[in-house]
Amino acid sequence: MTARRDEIAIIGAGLAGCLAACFLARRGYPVALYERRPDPRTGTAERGRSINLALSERGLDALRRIGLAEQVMADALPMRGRMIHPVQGEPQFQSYSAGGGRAINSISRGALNNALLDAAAALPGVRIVFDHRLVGLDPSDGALSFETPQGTVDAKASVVLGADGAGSVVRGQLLASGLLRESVDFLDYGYKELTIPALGGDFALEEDALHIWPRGTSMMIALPNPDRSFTCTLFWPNEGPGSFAALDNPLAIERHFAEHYPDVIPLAPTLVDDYQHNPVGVLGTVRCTPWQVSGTVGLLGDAAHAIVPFYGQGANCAFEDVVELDRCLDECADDWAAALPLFQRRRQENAEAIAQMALTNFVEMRDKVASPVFQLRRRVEHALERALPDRYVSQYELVSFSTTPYSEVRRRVRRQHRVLGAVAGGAALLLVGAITAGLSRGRRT
Ligand SMILES: Cc1cc2nc3c(=O)[nH]c(=O)nc-3n(C[C@H](O)[C@H](O)[C@H](O)COP(=O)(O)OP(=O)(O)OC[C@H]3O[C@@H](n4cnc5c(N)ncnc54)[C@H](O)[C@@H]3O)c2cc1C
Ligand SMILES: NC(=O)C1=CN([C@@H]2O[C@H](COP(=O)(O)OP(=O)(O)OC[C@H]3O[C@@H](n4cnc5c(N)ncnc54)[C@H](OP(=O)(O)O)[C@@H]3O)[C@@H](O)[C@H]2O)C=CC1
Ligand SMILES: Nc1ccccc1C(=O)C[C@H](N)C(=O)O
Repeated sequence: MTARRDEIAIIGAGLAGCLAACFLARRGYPVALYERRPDPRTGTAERGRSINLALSERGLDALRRIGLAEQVMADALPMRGRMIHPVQGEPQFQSYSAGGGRAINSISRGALNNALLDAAAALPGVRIVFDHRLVGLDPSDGALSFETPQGTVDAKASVVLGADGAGSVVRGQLLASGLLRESVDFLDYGYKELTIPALGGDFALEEDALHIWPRGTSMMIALPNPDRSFTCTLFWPNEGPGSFAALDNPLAIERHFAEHYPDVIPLAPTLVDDYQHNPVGVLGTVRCTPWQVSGTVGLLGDAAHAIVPFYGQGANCAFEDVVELDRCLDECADDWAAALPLFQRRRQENAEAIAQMALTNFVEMRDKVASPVFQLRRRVEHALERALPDRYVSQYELVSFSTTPYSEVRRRVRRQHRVLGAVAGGAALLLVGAITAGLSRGRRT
């Protein structure tokens, strides 16, 4: 099949690209979805990506709109809170919601991507072209150039959407043409995945929690999989003491885990092998502007705003982008030259807000969760949520269990903290006043 000039070309059949294809096809557009990889549904193993994802309300809201939420949730494993593993002693559960009933959902990235590919392929007007790696883009006329196993292939499109992930070539082409500015802030941390297999056919750890081993400057987490295994992810410094670079032989690896993660050793028989063979992934925040050029080339998902994974929101945010783009097309009567700038205006501050919250959540997860002061604060927060259900809602609840825009979440949480600060300050003043009065009365009598 050859490209039609009036087609919308989406680069990248990942999570955002496939969902965007579904929404645009439902609007009646012919869509070409170009993917550098072979079709993952034919059995090619995923490599270099996280195995599972935490899907929460924003992602689910998007999937509901295309009738896919139920199917995706059928294999999801709800995680109701964090299970904190200290070096010594019993793990401790911290609920995500005040009532304890709300959960984020561990789902397989591959299964989600395949479900989205199936959904896109089933819609009239969508053609999915695998083994096509974008290598060239002329933003002035939508001319595209792909590297394929058969050699270079050229194509054209009326609108080009870059949904090609954190290392976006579409973004790179706009940058090279001087049409965009970007900053990429890499963390000094990387990530590596390990496996805790099923134990006697069952989950080796509590299945309905996101497990965290907070170790101050680094951490490990584990999310459950439908085959009753857990995928663990180490978030460690790249260099220095306790870093990936420092642990380079089986003895050092075993010693390090025995000292810092002793409860994991009996549960992870392939630990050393996983550690030695699985790659260290990079982590960072991508910021760029503009997100569109002339209403004909646009960016969405990680291509526009990759964030660090610590809130479990990157894919959720990418899905929310697609819902907003669809809304902008509605409001602009499908005038792309108006819709793409509107999309950027609406989403950019939200992407920035979640980028910052994600960085802060790393410190919370790797360090604060272990502190009694933090635990008390969470209990107070949950008590406030129960006592003032319409007035006080925690940041975690708003981010994970609502579709309140991320920037509004930050404003609201800051307001709440100011009021709480004032109330706490007032209470402290009253207390000091009462004590002082009591003391001076004491002196008089
Ligand atoms: C360790 C880790 C854990 C994470 N956990 C979570 C989580 O729990 N919850 C959550 O919401 N998010 C999570 N994320 C973030 C999430 O993975 C991303 O935000 C999400 O995948 C972004 O989707 P996307 O479609 O924009 O990009 P991607 O998923 O990266 O898809 C991009 C697609 O474009 C294709 N492509 C790339 N270049 C080209 C090219 N030149 N030509 C053609 N095709 C191309 C790629 O092959 C890919 O299919 C995590 C990320 C990491 C690193
Ligand atoms: N690159 C960037 O600018 C930034 C990246 N990041 C983060 O870093 C992570 C990695 O970035 P980047 O290197 O661009 O990521 P990629 O995921 O594109 O590539 C990582 C490695 O994995 C391989 N790979 C990726 N997907 C597959 C697949 N489905 N099947 C087989 N092999 C695969 C790639 O192979 P190949 O080389 O053949 O493509 C590459 O060797 C991202 O997940 C992102 O969160 C964060 C900020 C900025
Ligand atoms: N999916 C992830 C991947 C990597 C790091 C964290 C997550 C989380 O989901 C963290 C969760 N939201 C938490 O705050 O406990």
